[in-house]
Amino acid sequence: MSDDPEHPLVVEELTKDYGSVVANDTVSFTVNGGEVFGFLGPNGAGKSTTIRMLLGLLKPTSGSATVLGADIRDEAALTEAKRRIGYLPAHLGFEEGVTGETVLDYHGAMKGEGRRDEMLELFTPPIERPIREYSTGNKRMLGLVQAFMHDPDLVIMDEPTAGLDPLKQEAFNEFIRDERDRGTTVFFSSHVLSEVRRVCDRVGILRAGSLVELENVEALLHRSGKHVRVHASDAAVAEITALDGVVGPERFAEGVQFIYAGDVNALLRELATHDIRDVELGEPPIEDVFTHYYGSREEADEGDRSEEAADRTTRAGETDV
Ligand SMILES: Nc1ncnc2c1ncn2[C@@H]1O[C@H](COP(=O)(O)OP(=O)(O)OP(=O)(O)O)[C@@H](O)[C@H]1O
Repeated sequence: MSDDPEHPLVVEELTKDYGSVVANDTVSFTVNGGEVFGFLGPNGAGKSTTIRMLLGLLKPTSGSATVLGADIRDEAALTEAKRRIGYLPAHLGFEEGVTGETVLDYHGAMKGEGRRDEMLELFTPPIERPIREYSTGNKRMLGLVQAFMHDPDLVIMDEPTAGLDPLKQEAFNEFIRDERDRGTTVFFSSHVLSEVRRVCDRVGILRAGSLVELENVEALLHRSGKHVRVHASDAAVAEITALDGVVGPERFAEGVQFIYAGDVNALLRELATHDIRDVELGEPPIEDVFTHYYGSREEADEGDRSEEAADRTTRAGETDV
């Protein structure tokens, strides 16, 4: 397939099993040109597996994908396409003994470094120091500079803000919005919906290896109900929480809070029949939106345990693209 600027990333029924674990199960989606796409899922959902297949670091069991028109199973085409791709892996395997500057020189010589100074002003790793002295955040910033400095058309990042402090996270968000304005296509994974919400045009949600949702973030939040906090008597609380659409009520000293997934008019009518001391209506906490798609917290914890196992396996060569 030739390069189609309208669809820089096309994933078709991508499947990967590691023996007993099906890490990706017929995952399909398309990222449009100039779009910022968030790939969400809890630990162990299979996000890194998809990303590593897209970069040719893992072979799919079945299915395929194209990045900038290159079939990921075609090594030569993929190598050529990677010159115009930026990649930030989750596990930054920089060589410990060299300085950040050397890392950037090496990647610059291979792929270009037209935006190196601009990137170093925004993200500020101590490039004169050896990598072994870097904090996690410093490594992440060096990785961001490296991923963008050759001015790629498509950028693929695995948990790009992990380890960044809140100020740098905000700088990242602003930077990604500017990149979209410049026409760069950005695809990144995260398990933090609030972060993705601020910058992404669309999200795909992965759960246990399958894509369970693909839509725009506002629609996702809209469908996830409202967070309601009511100050009222015990008797009123009992009646209010019996309403259809009340999910996960939690008592506090003066009332109750819950997620309301029903018709807002029905809630307002019910509230009007009681002596309410105070009421707050707002967006649901991100975690609740997620729980809706991921199921119980126990299941999410299960994912964590699988991830620990995955971490013990070798991921050599990931930064070397
Ligand atoms: N090399 C491997 N061998 C066996 N199982 C693996 C391997 N790599 C990953 N897995 C398993 O595949 C599943 C998906 O893992 P993956 O790392 O892709 O998830 P993830 O969504 O990126 O998680 P996280 O957000 O924690 O990085 C997990 O159950 C994991 O344990």
